[in-house]
This record gives sequence, C-alpha cells and structure tokens, in this order.
Amino acid sequence: MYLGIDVSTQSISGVISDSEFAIVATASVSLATLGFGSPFVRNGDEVLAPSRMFAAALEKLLVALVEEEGVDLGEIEAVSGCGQQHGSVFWTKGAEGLLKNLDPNVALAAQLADAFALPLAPIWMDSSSTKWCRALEDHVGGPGPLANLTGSRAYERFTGNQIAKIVELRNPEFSVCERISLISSMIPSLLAGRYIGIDHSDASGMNLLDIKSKQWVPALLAGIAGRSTTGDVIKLLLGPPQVPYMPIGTISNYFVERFGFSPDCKLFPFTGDNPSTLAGLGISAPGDLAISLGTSDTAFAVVEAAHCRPSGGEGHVLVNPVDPSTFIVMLCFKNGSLAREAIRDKCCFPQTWDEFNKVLSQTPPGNLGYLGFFHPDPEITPPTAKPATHVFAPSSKRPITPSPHRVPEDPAVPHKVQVRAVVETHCLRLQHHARFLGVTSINRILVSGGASANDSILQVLANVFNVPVYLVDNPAISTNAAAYGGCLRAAHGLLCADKAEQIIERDGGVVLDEAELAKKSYVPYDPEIALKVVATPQPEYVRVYAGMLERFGSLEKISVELSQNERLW
Ligand SMILES: Nc1ncnc2c1ncn2[C@@H]1O[C@H](COP(=O)(O)OP(=O)(O)O)[C@@H](O)[C@H]1O
Ligand SMILES: O=C(CO)[C@@H](O)[C@H](O)COP(=O)(O)O
Repeated sequence: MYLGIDVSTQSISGVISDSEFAIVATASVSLATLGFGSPFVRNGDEVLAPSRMFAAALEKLLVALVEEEGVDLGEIEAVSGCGQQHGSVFWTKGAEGLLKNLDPNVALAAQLADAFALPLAPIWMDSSSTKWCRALEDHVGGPGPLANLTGSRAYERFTGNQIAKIVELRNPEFSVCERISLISSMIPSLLAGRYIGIDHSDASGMNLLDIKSKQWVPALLAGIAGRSTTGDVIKLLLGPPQVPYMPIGTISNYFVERFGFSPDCKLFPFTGDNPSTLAGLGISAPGDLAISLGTSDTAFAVVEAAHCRPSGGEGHVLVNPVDPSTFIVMLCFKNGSLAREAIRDKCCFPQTWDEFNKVLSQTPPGNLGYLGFFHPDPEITPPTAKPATHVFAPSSKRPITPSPHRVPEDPAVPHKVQVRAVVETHCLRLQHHARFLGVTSINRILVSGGASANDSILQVLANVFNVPVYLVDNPAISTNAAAYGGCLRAAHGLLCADKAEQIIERDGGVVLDEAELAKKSYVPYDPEIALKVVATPQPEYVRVYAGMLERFGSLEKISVELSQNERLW
C-alpha cells in the first residue's frame, strides 16, 4: 500500500491506496482542532503559521488512520505527499539532533517545543515582502530576467523574498537557524528523522531555483543574503534541491515504534500541493486545465518545455515533479474559498452552501449587469496592496460601494446580487488570466479542492470557459486529489528506484540520466476510467459570459487602481 499526505492551508489529509491505486482508507484533520488556534495568524500584511502545528497535524492524522480507520501502517511500502506551497520552516540549532533522537513514547509536537528559530513562520498568504521582491528583481536586472531564470517574477509569498525579509528584520532568530525547510520538506524530515531537501517542483516557488538546471542560483542566494550573511550560508541552510522521484531513505524508528510502520517503508520527497494535485488528477494531456478551488483558487496545466515562456508577466512556471521533460504553468488567486465564505456568511441564512446555491439561483447568469470584486485579503493575481471590495452596477465604471475595505451594506446591492457576483467574478478571472499562461487551447477542466463539491459553481465555470468540467468519480479521490497524488508519486518513485537498480546491475556504473528514467517510469494514472462530467456548457449562458469578458477586464483594472490608491475615496 502507498500513503499520500497533504498538509494544506486548513487541514491535513491522508490517503492510503493499494498497489492498483484503489482507495483503502482516507482521513482528514482540521488544523484548527490541534490546539494552536486558527491555522494561520494575520498581522497586517504578514500571514504566519506555527511550525509545530504541522508536526501535531502529522501525528493526529496517523492516529486517525490507525484508530478510526483501522489501518495497519505496517503494510505501507512507500510514503510521499505535499504541502501548501511557499510556507517556510526555520529550524533552530540542534533541531536535527532532536529529530534523530525522538522518543517513541512522547508525542511528536511536544518534543519539538524548542526546535524552531521562528515559532511562527510565513505561509503563502503573506504579502509583506514587497520591498525585498523589488530588491531581488533589481539585483538580476528586473522582473523579466528573474522570471526567465526561476519561472516567476518576484512574488511576495515566494520563499526567497520571505527569507530576505527575515535576514534583515529578524537577524537574531536567523543567526541561530540551522536549516530552512518548506512545509513540504518539513514533513518528510519528520518522517525520516533528519533533514530532507526541498524538491525541484516546490523549490520553483521560491524565486531561487534555476528551473532548467534545477540548481540554486548563486546570484539569487547572494541577492537575498543582504549585508548580514552570504549566499553560501543560505545555500547550506537550504541544502541541495531534491530530485522529486528518487528515494530519500526509510522511515525513522520513531514512526516504526509509535505507529507500527515497517522499518523498510520507503520515503519519497514531498512536493507542493498544486503539483501533487496535478499528479493526482493525472494531468498530462495538452488541452487539460486543472482548477483547484481550495483556500486559494489555482489553475494549472502541463506545457512542453519548448512552450514554456516565462516573461516577467503573470503566473508561474514550475518544474513538473512527475515528468521533468515538461513544466507546469500556474495561476494563483488568494481570495478563493475564504472570500466566498465571507459572502455566504453575510448574505445567506442559514449560512450553508445549500442556501448559498439557492440564493445564487435567484439571479440570472450575467447578474443583470452587476460585477463585484471581493478581496478580504490583498490579491495575488492581479496584485493589490490592500483588501478591497468593489461592486459595479450595470454599465457603470464607478463602484457603488462607499468603502473599499468592507463588503457593501448598501441596499442598492441586494444579497443575491453579491452571491452571484462573487461566483461569476471568480470564474471570469480564471478565464481572463488563463490566456496569459500560454496554454493554447483548453478542451476540458478537471476540478479539485473544497469548492469542487459545489455543482452550481462548477456550472458557472463550464459556461464561462465553454468547456465541460470533470471531477474524479470517487469522492475519496476528488476531495483528496493532492494527497492521492502522493500515493501515485510514491509508486512512481519506487519504479524509478527499481529501474535505476536494474540499470546499475545490468550495465555496471552507468551514469544515469534521472530525468529520462523518470519519464520512462511515469505511467500516468488513466483518468478517463474514473472521471465524470459534472457540468457542460449551456450555449445561451456561454454567450452571456463571452459578452462580459471585455468589461470584466476593464473593471478589474479599475478595481486594482482603486485599491492601490485610497485617496480616490
Ligand atoms: N459545497 C461547497 N461549496 C463551496 N465551497 C466549499 C464547499 N465545501 C467546502 N468548501 C470550501 O472549501 C474550503 C476548503 O477547501 P480545501 O481544498 O479543503 O482547502 P485547503 O486545501 O486549502 O486546506 C473551505 O474554505 C470551504 O469554504
Ligand atoms: O500559493 C499557492 C500556490 O502558489 C497556494 O495555492 C498554496 O499552495 C495553498 O494552497 P491551498 O491550501 O489553497 O490548496
């Protein structure tokens, strides 16, 4: 059996599959139930999470699999998984010693009370590093050169810029740091009982990795080091980037003794949650667009290397963790589920998704000409510096709302209009910005994430994109696509390791082309077998949305300008 684990923004999930990838068990634990309060803390533009919470989450997940699902973890042959992207973990001096000597009789998080130089570390929602973003871009000649090298212009949540900020503002804490992990490399480090490197794919979300050579870029490491440290020190703190599909060792004694894992259970690098979802949904075909409607809304697709054209504009190019001969292109919107929830809780009674859908059905597609932008958090795509809410009446280019910061209370914007506006805007922005990904034609959309359970939202998505929307026809997978990707990647890694061994035995010390090996060993899970269509385009409404796209683009620009410049109010 394989175990896939996903540590995302609001929960940790585990999926166990058999060797044919059929689901054996699943479990999920809300991060809000672990005794750390909310899974993240907002402090102005900073958004931070307690690193120790992720250790507590791993423990609670394994307890749930054993005690509630009755799984014998001794049957797990290999483990892989993923984490919310970009979030960092700053281990303090001596922390690896703690990992190596964990006492199986004591809970994991309790033993890591002194393990972190920064008990609270930035996660992907943090937008506080703008100054360091501009400095890094300047350091290499601007956003274009940085994007051509790393796949993205400088983004606030990208870990390199967050490290630069910590080097400058938190130097006493930084100076006692012995290792920097991403959340995705922290979890396998816990499982292995030693530090595990950051995989190529999640490393592409740091503004530090050359996505073609898959090495840290010395000039960028020096750029984030500032005056108080050096690029070489940061390189040591990050450790070498990790090949995503090669084994990293076996599980540590702590997990063998405490949870009954086999000492032979193999570990493979964890990756980012979006790349892992790509693996879980089996996205490899041209024309497939994955849309994840989790805390963030993201859209991503696979592109051939030849078509990968980072330009310093929108979106990201990431290394593909299952096929290194291709890349992933991705867009991320920060105001996804939490913005929809805010409108639901304000406009719907009872505050349920069923009621939300009922209210949505009270207005026609096109919302009688109303369009609304709801950003309780500063947005990533397109970037805004402040939270803002703007609702535009039909034909108007000036928002109705009197305050840029609050969801409008104005009776001129009925609740049902706001409900439709948040859904339509979220779908229109995906369509509008997907054009910049370089994905030439989209034939179908595969959805995942919490809101993919909502057929009414998916119907709007199908009408806006004018393509059918598919869901994996198994709720255990569709609600856990990122964790399921961990099972598939663990199997892929085992195959790569076996092939590597055969080649060495057959040919003696041949130099392995690991990328070629990965491609040959990658048998994408065949999604055709298990996919179901959940929404098909309705021609009369497709026309309505096609007619709204241009206005959407110009109103989005106005909304961004207004939110940058409060004086207008
Ligand atoms: N039926 C639904 N309709 C719309 N949104 C939903 C529905 N069910 C869950 N959600 C949203 O899904 C979000 C959680 O999604 P999930 O993918 O689990 O998040 P993450 O992976 O970021 O932790 C919640 O914030 C919730 O608002
Ligand atoms: O920042 C990004 C991607 O670049 C986010 O998509 C995070 O990876 C969080 O994912 P979810 O918890 O919303 O799935």
